[in-house]
Amino acid sequence: MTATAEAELVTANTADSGPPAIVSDKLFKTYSEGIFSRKKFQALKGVSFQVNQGEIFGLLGPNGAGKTTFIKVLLGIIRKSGGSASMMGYPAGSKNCREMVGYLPERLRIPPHLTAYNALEYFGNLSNVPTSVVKAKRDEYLELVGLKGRETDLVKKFSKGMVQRLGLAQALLHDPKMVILDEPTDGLDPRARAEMRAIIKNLANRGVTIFLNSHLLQEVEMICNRVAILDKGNLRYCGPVANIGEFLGAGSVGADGKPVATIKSYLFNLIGTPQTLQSGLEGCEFTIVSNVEGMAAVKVAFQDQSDVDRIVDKLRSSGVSIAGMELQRVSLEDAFLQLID
Ligand SMILES: Nc1ncnc2c1ncn2[C@@H]1O[C@H](COP(=O)(O)OP(=O)(O)OP(=O)(O)O)[C@@H](O)[C@H]1O
Repeated sequence: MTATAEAELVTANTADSGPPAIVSDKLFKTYSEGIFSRKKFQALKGVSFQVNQGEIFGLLGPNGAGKTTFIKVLLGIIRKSGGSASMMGYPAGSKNCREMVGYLPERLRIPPHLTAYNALEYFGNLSNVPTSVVKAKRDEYLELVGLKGRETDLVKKFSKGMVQRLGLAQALLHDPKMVILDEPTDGLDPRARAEMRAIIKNLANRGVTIFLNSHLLQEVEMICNRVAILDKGNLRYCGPVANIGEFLGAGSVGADGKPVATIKSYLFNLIGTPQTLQSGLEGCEFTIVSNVEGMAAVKVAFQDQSDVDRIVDKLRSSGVSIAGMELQRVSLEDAFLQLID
């Protein structure tokens, strides 16, 4: 874990909102495979971070990073190999803990011949929620997920987005304090994704902690307060989305000891001929965004202020006019690509 990620664990606020929603402390998971389980694979390598109640928290990582493994350990579907994990103050996987948490798995299959009402009863029964409770809660949650008026329609008539929202309603039947959503917007069109985002925000406004596992970085950037980035079982970052640029700029060292490069950039609006521009930008790491009739928009990477001064001097001495320059915020996607191997 990086120094910043560690600091995050210590400083996370837990004082006024009860126990943290999730605490993962040096969590390890080793899978055993092959004859006599001799082949070992470490999917989680001492992952430590904390999620506070009331947050919309995103878990990110490339394929094989260990995200699903992490969620399975939390839910008690598989056993950890070391360290500890808890949710809402209870050991991960315990009965108390499961009662506090709702789960929407990736691509939940809902029998198509059921109505929305029947589907909620079906899933309620599977997770020991009494039918009387399902009946008392179903209208409230169908309304929350935008399915009011579709209660007795067959699931086979639902769009993918509606099925996903019904899946979310089933995760809420027992009034959980936190929901774990595994790729909730995967495969949905932009409109359905926006609807799902609005529902998630609404749920968070009602005080439900949201733990979101998603590949869609822009989605995560739009709704999450904080994120954790996993890569090959290591935590590479934990903190606010907005601070990730600062983190990268601080000359941070990744979990493997490798320095994490700075990726700050300025967007320059430059006036010049192809020759002056070429000479002015020589030696810089840059991307031409547009170049129309002598006016070029160019994104130029820099490490520190002395770099910026040097770039400006070089442009000016090459005869290029600087019509404007704007500091670019590091997108979560840029940061993500820098942080993973
Ligand atoms: N039952 C298992 N036995 C052995 N190895 C496993 C098992 N389950 C997962 N793994 C391995 O553990 C690593 C982490 O897998 P995991 O499914 O947790 O990653 P992920 O971040 O959820 O990936 P994705 O985004 O592709 O779903 C992968 O290399 C995977 O092959």
